[in-house]
Amino acid sequence: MSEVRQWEERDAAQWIAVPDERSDKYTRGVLGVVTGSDLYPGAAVLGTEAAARTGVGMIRYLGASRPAEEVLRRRPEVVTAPGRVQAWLIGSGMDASSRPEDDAVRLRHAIEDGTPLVIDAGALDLVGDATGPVVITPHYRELAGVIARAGEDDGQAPSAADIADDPGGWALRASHLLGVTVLLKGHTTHIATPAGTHRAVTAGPPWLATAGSGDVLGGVLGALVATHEQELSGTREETLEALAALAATAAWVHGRAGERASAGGPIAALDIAGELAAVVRDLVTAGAS
Ligand SMILES: NC(=O)C1=CN([C@@H]2O[C@H](COP(=O)(O)OP(=O)(O)OC[C@H]3O[C@@H](n4cnc5c(N)ncnc54)[C@H](O)[C@@H]3O)[C@@H](O)[C@H]2O)[C@@H](O)CC1
Ligand SMILES: Nc1ncnc2c1ncn2[C@@H]1O[C@H](COP(=O)(O)OP(=O)(O)O)[C@@H](O)[C@H]1O
Repeated sequence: MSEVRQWEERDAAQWIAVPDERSDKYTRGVLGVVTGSDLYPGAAVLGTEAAARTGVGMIRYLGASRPAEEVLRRRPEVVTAPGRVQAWLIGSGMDASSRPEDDAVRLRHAIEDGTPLVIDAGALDLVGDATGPVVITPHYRELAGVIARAGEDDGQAPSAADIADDPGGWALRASHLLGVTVLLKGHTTHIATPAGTHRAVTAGPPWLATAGSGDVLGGVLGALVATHEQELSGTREETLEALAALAATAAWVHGRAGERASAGGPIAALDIAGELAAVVRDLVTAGAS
């Protein structure tokens, strides 16, 4: 049984990259994003908004044209021209069972370029094809699907209910099975690595259980991964460990932003994104003192 490390504010404060006088948008890090679809254009807006509010040098949105229009309407800072990126966020607001050929090509480009990947929702079926280091961000139903596709050792894939009964254990098993870092969402979010490390984050209120909340989390994590190129350039094990620290930090930041957005009442997902910059600012201030 591996030991669970509770991820707290002081831990998260170590994983925020603060720009200095020599920084430019490229040295800070560029996040490539392939999310959203005609069916779910809003997920692309939520993820890019969250990444921009978390802090990143540039966002390249390289998904389909309908969500691209919505993203640009909301965030004209986003660039839709292709180019180099330091990390990818893929899959939020996509449906693997009805994937258009254009999206298949876009996703293949992302998973084959060797840079770190955050894989969410409708790209989780591609986890085995990724060439770079990966962190996946499933909820319970999605993790059940991922494990079933990967083929559990004894052929007995868990149901979502099984995973809900032992989320930490299943995050660890899935991480070992797939060779990727796993962030399993829930009231407590569990982050596991193939080496058997286990972090847990309990930071946000149950009001976070609202449509689009996970799409915001994807954007936070994408921004954090894109801005830590150096920390993600070690051995495979070191890189998956750094991805786990970044994933735990994303869950903590998302939870705290949810707490602020809620103030005891209901939350709309875009409101979580609206609180992110203040949460990051407070973390940076706390880390500096
Ligand atoms: N604004 C947006 O664009 C949003 C996009 N989203 C995207 O939507 C896609 C699907 O995500 P899901 O997590 O919903 O997919 P899942 O495939 O995990 O969930 C669908 C399951 O929920 C069940 N279900 C549907 N409606 C239900 C109801 N009223 N009561 C009980 N069970 C019900 C279905 O039978 C199915 O088993 C993802 O790509 C995700 O990123 C979501 O994040 C929501 C917000
Ligand atoms: N009961 C809860 N308490 C606190 N946080 C929750 C709770 N339920 C869900 N969350 C958080 O809300 C988000 C929901 O993500 P997800 O299920 O992917 O939703 P969506 O697909 O609609 O964006 C996750 O970050 C998860 O950790």
